[in-house]
Amino acid sequence: MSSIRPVVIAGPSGVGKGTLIAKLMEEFKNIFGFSVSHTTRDPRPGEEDGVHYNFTTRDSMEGEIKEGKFIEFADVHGNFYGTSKAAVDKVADAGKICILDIDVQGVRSVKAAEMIPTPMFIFIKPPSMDLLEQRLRGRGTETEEKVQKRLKGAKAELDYADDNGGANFDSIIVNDDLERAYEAVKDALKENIGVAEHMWNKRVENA
Ligand SMILES: Nc1ncnc2c1ncn2[C@@H]1O[C@H](COP(=O)(O)OP(=O)(O)OP(=O)(O)O)[C@@H](O)[C@H]1O
Ligand SMILES: Nc1nc2c(ncn2[C@@H]2O[C@H](COP(=O)(O)O)[C@@H](O)[C@H]2O)c(=O)[nH]1
Repeated sequence: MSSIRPVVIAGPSGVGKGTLIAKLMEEFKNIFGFSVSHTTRDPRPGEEDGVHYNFTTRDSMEGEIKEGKFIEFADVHGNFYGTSKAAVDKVADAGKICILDIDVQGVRSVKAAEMIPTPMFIFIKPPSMDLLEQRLRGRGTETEEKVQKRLKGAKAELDYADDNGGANFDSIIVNDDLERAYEAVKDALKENIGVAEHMWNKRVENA
């Protein structure tokens, strides 16, 4: 099992978390592994079961929650989302750094779960609410009702990031220019990446 700190990436819907994570996974294929969450929302075009999410039903997820299979779960914009223990173990067993893309309710639960090693918490902020709305609409995945729900949720997410002068997060990064924000994410993770690269090289040498 990997002893390198998992990475929790949070931020309002549409801010660009998935885009930044995809870049990390592409550049550091052997280093990072994505924790595939469960969700009760419908798949979007192009989303694959078991890759982007484990698509499930509320009944099934509630049953698995009762069985203690989840590290955290939350009702986010009217659907259930959750991180199973199995999803995190799968990445750790592959010797990779686990990346979780979760909302701030999930962040609170992960903090309360006192995971060992303690995750690194990164919050991605939009340059402005107007630009967040533009990105959310520009993605073209949500109905008007869902856009409104997600924008309303964004305020609570941003408030949590600002609480205690930002102390809930190891790093708060504004996703203005994508390449600049990506460099800032990599900089925040440079210690984790360095340790994981060293471990990966040792494994290759010993193979
Ligand atoms: N820096 C940026 N500048 C302009 N557009 C961006 C930037 N980063 C991401 N986007 C675009 O914004 C949209 C939302 O990005 P993305 O899907 O990665 O957000 P998200 O935070 O993962 O959302 P959700 O939480 O709903 O999954 C996408 O169309 C993406 O291409
Ligand atoms: N608490 C959790 N939140 C999660 C999880 N997986 C994703 N999310 C968050 O949900 C929203 C919406 O995602 P979308 O794919 O429907 O756009 C976003 O903020 C994600 O971070 C999870 O396992 N737990």
